[in-house]
Amino acid sequence: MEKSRPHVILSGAISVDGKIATKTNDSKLSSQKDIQRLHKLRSSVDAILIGKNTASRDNPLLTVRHVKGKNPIRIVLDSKGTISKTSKILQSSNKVPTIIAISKKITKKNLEKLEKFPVEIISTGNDSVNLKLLLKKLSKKKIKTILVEGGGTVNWEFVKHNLFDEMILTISPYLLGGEDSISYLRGTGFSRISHSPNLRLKSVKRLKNHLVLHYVKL
Ligand SMILES: NC(=O)C1=CN([C@@H]2O[C@H](COP(=O)(O)OP(=O)(O)OC[C@H]3O[C@@H](n4cnc5c(N)ncnc54)[C@H](OP(=O)(O)O)[C@@H]3O)[C@@H](O)[C@H]2O)C=CC1
Ligand SMILES: Nc1nc(O)c(N)c(N[C@@H]2O[C@H](COP(=O)(O)O)[C@@H](O)[C@H]2O)n1
Repeated sequence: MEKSRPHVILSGAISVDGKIATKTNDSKLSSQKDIQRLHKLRSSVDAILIGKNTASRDNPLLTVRHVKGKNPIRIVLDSKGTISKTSKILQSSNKVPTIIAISKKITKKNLEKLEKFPVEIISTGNDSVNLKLLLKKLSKKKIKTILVEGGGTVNWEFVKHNLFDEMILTISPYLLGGEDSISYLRGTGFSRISHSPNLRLKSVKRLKNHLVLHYVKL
């Protein structure tokens, strides 16, 4: 029987105080060794998923470059289709398979912009992208594993809706502080510790001063 959703792995790098970026959007926390580990992980999954703020602030490529391996499909959650036409993701969409997940909120102009690129457009939800429905549709497309690479809003939605199976988190040796820096999980947060998913620590890998924690959700 087909699984109703793909296997979801949350991935990211945090400072020791749990931040994924400074208020001025400095987010490069991983070391070179850790980036190599990430690229190996990328090459083992079917798709990578990010939110539209990460797409605009980081302007990432989301490819496998630091090790040999295949590029996964790239998925951007972008309800209103605001991703820039000059973004690396759209500009490289003729080389790397790309899905833009939109909702009914998209404007005609933005839809027409997206349709000029060789991307697949999947629409779910009235306001934000409906994650459960999107995952179901991705499952039907034989996408079996997804690496969620942030940012904080997207990470929270996957945790809140219990839509993940594993988490691989690098703790990098920095202290960023500040109310306006970006936390690994944004959103409203849980009101009680008992509402948190239970995690089993599967492994800890030390990369000099960086720690890679691998958790499995119980
Ligand atoms: N250190 C690290 O490992 C990483 C750091 N980062 C950093 O994170 C920051 C960005 O995080 P953040 O601002 O929280 O934004 P996100 O990248 O999480 O994007 C959030 C946006 O995605 C869109 N979206 C559409 N549907 C959904 C849905 N169902 N659930 C959640 N989001 C949805 C929404 O915009 P709309 O309504 O318009 O569709 C939403 O505002 C950047 O500074 C980046 O550098 C990012 C990744 C990794
Ligand atoms: N694991 C991890 N460590 C960091 O320090 C990071 N900043 C990120 N960011 C994620 O990787 C994307 C950049 O990918 P490319 O190098 O452009 O391929 C970025 O957008 C985040 O999703 N991850």
